[in-house]
Amino acid sequence: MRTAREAAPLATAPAALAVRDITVRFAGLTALDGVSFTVEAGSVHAVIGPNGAGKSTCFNVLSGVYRAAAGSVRLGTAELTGLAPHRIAALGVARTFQNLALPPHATVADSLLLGRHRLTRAGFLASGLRLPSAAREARRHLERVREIAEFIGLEKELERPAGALPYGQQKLVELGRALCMEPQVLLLDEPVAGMTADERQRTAAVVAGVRDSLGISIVLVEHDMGVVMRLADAVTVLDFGRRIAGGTPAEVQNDPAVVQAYLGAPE
Ligand SMILES: Nc1ncnc2c1ncn2[C@@H]1O[C@H](COP(=O)(O)OP(=O)(O)OP(=O)(O)O)[C@@H](O)[C@H]1O
Repeated sequence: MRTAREAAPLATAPAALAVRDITVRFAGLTALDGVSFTVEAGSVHAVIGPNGAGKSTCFNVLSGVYRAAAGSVRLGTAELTGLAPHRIAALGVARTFQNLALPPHATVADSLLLGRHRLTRAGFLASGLRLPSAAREARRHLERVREIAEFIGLEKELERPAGALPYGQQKLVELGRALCMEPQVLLLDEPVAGMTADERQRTAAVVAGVRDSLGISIVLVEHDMGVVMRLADAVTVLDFGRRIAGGTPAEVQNDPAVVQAYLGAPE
C-alpha cells in the first residue's frame, strides 16, 4: 500500500500566501495595523508576539472568521480577502482550532472522514441508492483516511472513539482531519498548547513531516518558543498589532525590537 508520504503530491502547483497591509479594528482598538508578510510555498511560517499582540486576530483573518477593514490575503492568484471560512477552506486553506473541536463520540476514522466532506462528489441520491460509483468513491476516501492516519501515527486507533484518546492524540486527529481536506496551506493555532513534552515532540515531528513530505505550507501561531525556533523557516513578530520584525528564527531572536517587546511584556 502507498503511504501518505508517497500519495500526497499537491494537485496544484504550491503557491505563496501573501498577506498585505491587513488592518483590523475592534471598537476603537486597532488589533492589526497594516500587517504584511509572505508565507513561502512549502515553508513553516510562525507568527509570534507577546499577549495581545494580534496573533489570533491575524489567524482569524487568514481563516475568514474576521473581516479586515483594509488589506488583502492571496493564495497564489486566488483572492481570499473577505471570503467566508468555508470558501477559504475550499480554496485550499485548512485550519485547526486552539480548543478541540472533534465530535465527542465519533471514531477516529469518522472524524478524519469529516475532512473529506468537501472533496466528496457522489451526491446524496447516488449514495442513498448505493450506486457503484458512490461505493468506489467511499472506498477511495477511506483509503486516504487510512494513509493520513498512518502519517499522523494513529492507524491503530482508527476504530476508537476520538474522544477516548489522550489529549495529544486528539490534537493529532484534528490535524489529520485538516490534512484530509488536501490543503495547500495549513493554519495551526497553538498546536502544542497543553501537551506533555512527549506529545509536543511527536506533534512537532508530524508538523515538520507535513511540510517536508507533503509540501504543505504551514502558518503557526504558537507560544512555545522551542517549537517555533525548531520548526519555523521564517518568523513574523507582532507587537501591539504591528509587525515589528521578520526573518529566520535566529534573526528575530537577536532583534533588539523583539527582545524589548518580550521583556516589556513578560508571559
Ligand atoms: N473580538 C474582539 N473584540 C474586541 N477586541 C478584541 C477581539 N479580539 C481581540 N481583541 C483585542 O485585540 C488585541 C489583539 O488580540 P489577539 O487575541 O489577536 O492577540 P494575541 O496575540 O493572539 O494574544 P494571546 O497571545 O494572548 O492569545 C487585544 O488587545 C485584544 O484584546
